[in-house]
Amino acid sequence: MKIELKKLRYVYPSGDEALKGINLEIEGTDPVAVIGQNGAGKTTVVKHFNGILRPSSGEVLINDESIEKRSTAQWSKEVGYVFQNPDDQLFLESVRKEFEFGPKQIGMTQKEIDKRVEWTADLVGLSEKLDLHPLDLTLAEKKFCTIGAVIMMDPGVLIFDEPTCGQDVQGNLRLHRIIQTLKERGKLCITISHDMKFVVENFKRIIVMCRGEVILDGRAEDVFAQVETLKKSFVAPPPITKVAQGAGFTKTVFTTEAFMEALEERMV
Ligand SMILES: Nc1ncnc2c1ncn2[C@@H]1O[C@H](COP(=O)(O)OP(=O)(O)OP(=O)(O)O)[C@@H](O)[C@H]1O
Repeated sequence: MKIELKKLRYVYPSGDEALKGINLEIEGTDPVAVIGQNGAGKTTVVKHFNGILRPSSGEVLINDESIEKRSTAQWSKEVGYVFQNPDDQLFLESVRKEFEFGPKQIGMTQKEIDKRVEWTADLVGLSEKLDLHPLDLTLAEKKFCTIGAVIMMDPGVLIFDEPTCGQDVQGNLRLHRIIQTLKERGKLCITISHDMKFVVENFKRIIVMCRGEVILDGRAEDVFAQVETLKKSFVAPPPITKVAQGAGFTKTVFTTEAFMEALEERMV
């Protein structure tokens, strides 16, 4: 699937100009991260990918079709958005009902729904909690419930808004597995995150936003090498990258192994 933004501008009813003319193209299945300081416009931009927000000016195209041509409910079959705050998304009495709601709306058969519930619950780690009320889940489990509800719809694009918030190491590992599994199944995952370690471990392409604009867009190695530009957006690279940069390494490293290799190269 292809998402294209052309001179996208968005002004909230309050008068805040959150997006200032963004041009962007995202295609393929390589997971993409969107990063940047609080208020940079990350959530506002991704909410345009399935029409939750509509441009004040400019264009959003999904597979070359204008976003304006369909309702958000219709686009949700193609592009699923997982809300930053699970309480904005969850409204039913059980995890199972949350999983079944969207597919029922789009006419999926009960047989297909049952098969997908089993697979999805296993992927997001909620197989034993399907009959619990979402209010009885921990914050991390609620996040996985919202992710599962969107996976159930089987969209081509999945957008995760801050999925790492409230997760421990195990939660981040599960998110890693979810993103990899979805990629293997031909899906495109676009993820907003403030956790730079998670970002470099999971995403090849990184889009950096600052005050309503995209200021960097490229491979993780290239983006994190732009130290001065990153400072403008208050994005700090992962600690190991910072140490290597502080030591004057020319190569951008993200892992202990890469750090040791760069160190050895320097000592030769
Ligand atoms: N509902 C709203 N009404 C008015 N202004 C808003 C609204 N939502 C966001 N904004 C403003 O739009 C700008 C971009 O906000 P947005 O939530 O998209 O940023 P963000 O990068 O996702 O931030 P965060 O990392 O804190 O979630 C900010 O200045 C914010 O205050």
